[in-house]
Amino acid sequence: KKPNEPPLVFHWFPLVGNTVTYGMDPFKFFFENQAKYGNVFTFVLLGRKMTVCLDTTGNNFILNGKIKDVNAEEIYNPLTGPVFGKDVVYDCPNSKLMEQKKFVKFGLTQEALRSYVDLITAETEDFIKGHKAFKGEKGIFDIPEVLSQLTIYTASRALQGQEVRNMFNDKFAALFHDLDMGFSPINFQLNWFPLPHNRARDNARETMIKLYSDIVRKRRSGETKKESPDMIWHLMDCKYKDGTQIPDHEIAGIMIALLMAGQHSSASTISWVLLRLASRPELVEELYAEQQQALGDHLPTLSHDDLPKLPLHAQVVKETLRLHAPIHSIMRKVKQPLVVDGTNYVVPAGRTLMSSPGVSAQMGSYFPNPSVWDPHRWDAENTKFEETEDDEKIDYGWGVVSKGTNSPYLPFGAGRHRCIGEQFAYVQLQTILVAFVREFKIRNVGGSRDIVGTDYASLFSKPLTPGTAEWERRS
Ligand code: HEM
Ligand SMILES: N#Cc1ccc(COc2ccc(/C=C/c3ccc(C(F)(F)[C@](O)(Cn4cnnn4)c4ccc(F)cc4F)nc3)cc2)cc1
Repeated sequence: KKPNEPPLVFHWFPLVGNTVTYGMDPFKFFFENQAKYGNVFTFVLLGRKMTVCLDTTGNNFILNGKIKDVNAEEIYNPLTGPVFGKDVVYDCPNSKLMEQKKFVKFGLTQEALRSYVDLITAETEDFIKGHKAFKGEKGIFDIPEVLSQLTIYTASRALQGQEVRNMFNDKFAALFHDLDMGFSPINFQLNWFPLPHNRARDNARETMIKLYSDIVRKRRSGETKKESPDMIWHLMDCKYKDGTQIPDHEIAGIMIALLMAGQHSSASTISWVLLRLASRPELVEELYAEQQQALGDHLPTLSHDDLPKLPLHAQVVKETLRLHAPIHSIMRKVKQPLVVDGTNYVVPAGRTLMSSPGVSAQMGSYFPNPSVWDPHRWDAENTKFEETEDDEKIDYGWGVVSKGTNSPYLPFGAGRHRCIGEQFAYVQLQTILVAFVREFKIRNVGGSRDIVGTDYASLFSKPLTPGTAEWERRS
């Protein structure tokens, strides 16, 4: 007798299965099936059975799963390996990834983050001064297009360093684009297929690995002097547990991984922040007032120490991530038969588990009026879901993290594979937001309170383009 399997979502065709319904709108698909089957059900994605486990129990079951039961690299490496390169992230044993995460996390020191606020502010102000979309006193701009350019300039100047930032003024942008073509969901399955976009990806990766290795060589030889603390300098000083230095190609691969992670997640999030603010122009003025109250009417140049004085700016980012998490589906491969927490369902080895923390973040039982974008819902008096000291904590070798066991709000994941870019992301997003709020009033054309739809077709969910809004320079 077949062990007790979770219910299978109805579908007409065996291979296509539920791919299109899921792919068009994963959250609509998850909520509809949660209503029909409960928090645990199986659907077919491109011929592969995916067992979804929703709500806090499901999040905890998958994200805090034991390494003997669930595996990330087997699912992700076909996609990320050809993009990031050999021996890094998912192209190595998990124990090596844990060390690589430690290196990166320990490179994001308070001193580094402090210098990043200055560098990101300078880049943003230069960008606004020079960009064709911001000529004159008022105008219209395409938020996703403009902000994805700004994101890559600010992230490369800060985290990647001056040489990488300068390369973005010419050939590097084309290389990034070719590499990015390989960063698409179709490559979960057909990553090896010699499609034109995969050949361009491979060329771009090899060229970028060489460029990063050149930067490292010139720095090791002393030809390039240390100006500001970027991640490449830090990785050059790191050693694995076995005492070996990080090889140049692995430094390159880690930096490419950070570039891809940071770009897609931050560009999507800052675009959603401005698109949501354009639909609520009164909030833009509230943010401006917060800056004046906290920093003084003359608005001195922002410093890292100012960020904690701007809670509403942080809540705008936090609430945006609740409704617009760039990663809508997290996947793991089941390594041995597993009973699903809270049920008597058994999933067999080889099955793919899918977690979507964004679902619990949009459930009315945790967040009243869940589909309303309201940063004030996080005001100090009614914050129930902070990761508090009573949360279970654990250290996988790259720092203590809360297991987020009962939290319905996990935009950065949880457990062994939890994000290590959260602090950098918040510094980058808040610093860009501060600069935009100072410079412009922002609102939707014609004052509409609408918001564009979501593009779920690529690896990271992001706003559909064009997403235009009006800007008006503050006098
Ligand atoms: C708004 C910004 C971001 C969001 C929402 C986000 C979200 C996530 C999520 C959900 C995971 C867990 C993935 C999984 O469990 O399979 C994750 C992991 C990770 N993220 Fe981020 N991320 C963001 C920014 C960044 C940035 C800026 C970096 C690098 C500087 C970064 C680097 C990483 C790394 C290295 C992991 C670990 C993957 C693993 O251990 O398997 N992320 N992120
Ligand atoms: N018809 C149709 C049809 C069908 C289906 C679909 C869509 O279906 C799906 C299904 C699953 C997914 C999964 C997203 C996913 C997972 C892992 C990663 C990652 F690994 F890459 C990342 O976590 C990314 N990251 C982390 N922090 N910031 N970024 C990362 C980790 C470490 C690292 F160093 C660098 C990294 F950048 N990225 C993304 C996306 C889409 C569309 C159309």
